[in-house]
Amino acid sequence: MLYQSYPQVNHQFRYELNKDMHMAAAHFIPNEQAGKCQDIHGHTYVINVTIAGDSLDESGFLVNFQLLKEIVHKRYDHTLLNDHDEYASQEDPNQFPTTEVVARVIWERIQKELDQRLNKPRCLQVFVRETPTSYVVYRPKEEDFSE
Ligand SMILES: Nc1nc2c(c(=O)[nH]1)N=C([C@H](O)[C@H](O)COP(=O)(O)OP(=O)(O)OP(=O)(O)O)CN2
Ligand SMILES: [Zn+2]
Repeated sequence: MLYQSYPQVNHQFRYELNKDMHMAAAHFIPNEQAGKCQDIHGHTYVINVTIAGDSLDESGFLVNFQLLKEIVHKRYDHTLLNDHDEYASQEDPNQFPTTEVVARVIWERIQKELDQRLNKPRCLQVFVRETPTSYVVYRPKEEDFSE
């Protein structure tokens, strides 16, 4: 059970939901500046996503909590992140599975799914904790949204 506090996002939407998730995954960073993190090692990632919007869908949901878990946990839990196409590059640092990139990719995948919905929810923040002492917060800019 996860009861952590997270940074708050300022917004004017009527509804905001947050979904906590955790997942076990391995990764390595294919760059010599990453030091010991060039070797495969694992983390229990703690993730929180913040979704907001002004209207609900036909279920009375802003978005189903279970859908968010499917997009993140189902895809990555107990996997080697570098095996996924989105993290497979050995050259492009924007595709290395760093905490920063993991947070951005989670935002991209969630927002792509939210864009299909009539009530148009927005993912405003993705928080990814990689270790007890290290975390990243990703917040999209207005131009990152398609609508
Ligand atoms: N900006 C980033 N720096 C580092 C990342 C990252 O994703 N973004 N990742 C790593 C490693 O993957 C490592 O697993 C985590 O690093 P670190 O916080 O140094 O882990 P420690 O448990 O050793 O932290 P201590 O606070 O020193 O115990 C490295 N850097
Ligand atoms: Zn790591």
